Amino acid sequence: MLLEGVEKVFDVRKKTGFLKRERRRVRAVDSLSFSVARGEMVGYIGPNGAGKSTTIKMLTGILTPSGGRLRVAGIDPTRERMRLAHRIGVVFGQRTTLWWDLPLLDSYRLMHRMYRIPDDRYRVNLDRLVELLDLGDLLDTPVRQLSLGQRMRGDIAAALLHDPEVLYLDEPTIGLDVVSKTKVRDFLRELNTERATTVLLTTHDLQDIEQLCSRVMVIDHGRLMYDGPLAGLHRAGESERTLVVDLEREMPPIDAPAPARVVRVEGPRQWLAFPAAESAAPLVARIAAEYPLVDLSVREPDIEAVIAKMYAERAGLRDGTGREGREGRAGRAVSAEERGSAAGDAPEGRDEGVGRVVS
Ligand SMILES: Nc1ncnc2c1ncn2[C@@H]1O[C@H](COP(=O)(O)OP(=O)(O)OP(=O)(O)O)[C@@H](O)[C@H]1O
Repeated sequence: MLLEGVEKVFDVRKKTGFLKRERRRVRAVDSLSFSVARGEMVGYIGPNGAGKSTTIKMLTGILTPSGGRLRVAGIDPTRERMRLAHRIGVVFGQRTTLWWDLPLLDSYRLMHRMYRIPDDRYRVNLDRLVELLDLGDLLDTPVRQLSLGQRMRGDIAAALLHDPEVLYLDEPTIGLDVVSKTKVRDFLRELNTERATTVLLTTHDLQDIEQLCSRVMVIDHGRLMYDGPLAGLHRAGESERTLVVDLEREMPPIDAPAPARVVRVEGPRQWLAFPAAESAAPLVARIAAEYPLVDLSVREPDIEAVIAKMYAERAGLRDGTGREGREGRAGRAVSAEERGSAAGDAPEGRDEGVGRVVS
């Protein structure tokens, strides 16, 4: 998958008076360049309205870019949308591609025909997907009677029946309970290992990224803001996770080793913030050894908070408040000219938890 300086501009007409219309140009995607290698599983995240769906729609051929160059599996999505459809799979968490009133198996039969999947291939794929996604007991159930988690697993199987090389997943775990989320994540890991399917994953759940993706790209205002490992993003945004600790009884704030610190106390429950890029294990071990611990859980920072902190950090740099620069902590800052060029190279030092903050 390769994008070079891709742009998408929408012309929007807005009613501003009784007969007045104002024309406005929305730059949904702006000089976007990146590449994803075969078999990579990459998180694609950003706040609402950042340009994620527009990117995915261009990558599937639904939308035509206003500028730049785009290739998926060597195919230009705009020119050869139908050919591309046989090489990609798409899952939208909030919409289904299945036939609402038909049993699940009937949807698969229809896809068998629509994609002209050879019979033997269809049977092998269906058996394997039914096994991995635990769909055996659901095949005769009409889609409208499935729970959200079951429907999502059904949709994922539908997207993979024709053996696509590339899979786009848009919020695949949204609204799912913990057990369903685990099933979906386990399956995606298995798929990636077994078939080397390239996965571009859009999500608001940082745990999806943490558990599945060695690389994450952050987009905002249509521009690539960060490309690298999740740990590097946490460092760039100085983001923090929260350890929620239940003690046997009400106690004074836990004496935690800096930079971890207690941020809230309510009866026997205490909340400790600690750097998201660090493991919780030493902190947990220390609390377990020194305090009467009953229960604990770790809460991830949300994406908006991580990105907001990254901006605050940048603003600090620009207004000369003298805080330590991004470059020192999060890797290489990349110039605007560089962003406009193909980002085909892997970000330097990705494996060491160092990413690329794009300026
Ligand atoms: N068809 C359209 N016509 C006009 N503007 C659009 C259209 N589609 C998207 N936009 C605008 O382009 C920008 C990017 O939207 P996009 O849907 O790609 O964001 P997103 O990152 O997917 O957001 P979300 O997380 O809310 O789905 C937004 O300002 C949006 O209002």
